[in-house]
Amino acid sequence: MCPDTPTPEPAPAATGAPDPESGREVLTEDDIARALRRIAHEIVERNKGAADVVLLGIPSRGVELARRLAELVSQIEQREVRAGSLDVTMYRDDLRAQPTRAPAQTQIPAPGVDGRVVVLVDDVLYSGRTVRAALDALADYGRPRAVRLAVLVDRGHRELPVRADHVGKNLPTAHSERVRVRLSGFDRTTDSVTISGGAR
Ligand SMILES: O=P(O)(O)OC[C@H]1O[C@H](OP(=O)(O)OP(=O)(O)O)[C@H](O)[C@@H]1O
Ligand SMILES: O=c1cc[nH]c(=O)[nH]1
Repeated sequence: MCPDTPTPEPAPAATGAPDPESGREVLTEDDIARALRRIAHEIVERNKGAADVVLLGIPSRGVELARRLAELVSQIEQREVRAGSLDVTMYRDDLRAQPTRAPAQTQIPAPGVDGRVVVLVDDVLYSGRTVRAALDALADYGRPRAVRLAVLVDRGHRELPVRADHVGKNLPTAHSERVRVRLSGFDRTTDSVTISGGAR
């Protein structure tokens, strides 16, 4: 090497390298907040208010999303709109095929679901099997006037005739990919949606 040749910089430390666990971010905290605000407005518009609306989140992260949506709808309508949770574990059609899961909590806000508009809320819609199980679970608590579905992400690949009424983001994905939703309060990190895996 000629004496004037600058010493090569050391190879950069491996910072910023994609972490295969965390995946590629497709929705930021702001995107999620905007999507939830839009869905809240859609719910109010669709129901001409929110007098009869009950939001039920499907564990796990659907519960946190339902809580946030109820807060937003309450702000828009200047009246309290309540959120609860609906566990679907024992109603799943893949109960035996999956590792054992501990049932989560079902909490139906008074005065129940009879005659009301129930908005089921989940983070990801994929095969549609969780939603099918939720419809079965809900039937044990009464007969809503209507049941609607709000999801933060619809990633496609339905296996059942299920369609969401309110979608934060339609996300075309490969079967082999995994969509992960992280929510502050639940995951103790900032809100994000990431995609990981898939064919290289
Ligand atoms: O449309 P599907 O194919 O049923 O998939 C969507 C469901 O999968 C995820 O739940 P998961 O079972 O991973 O549990 P989690 O909510 O505790 O993460 C997600 O939260 C939805 O509830
Ligand atoms: O990618 C997926 C599939 C099902 N459920 C999720 O949360 N993510």
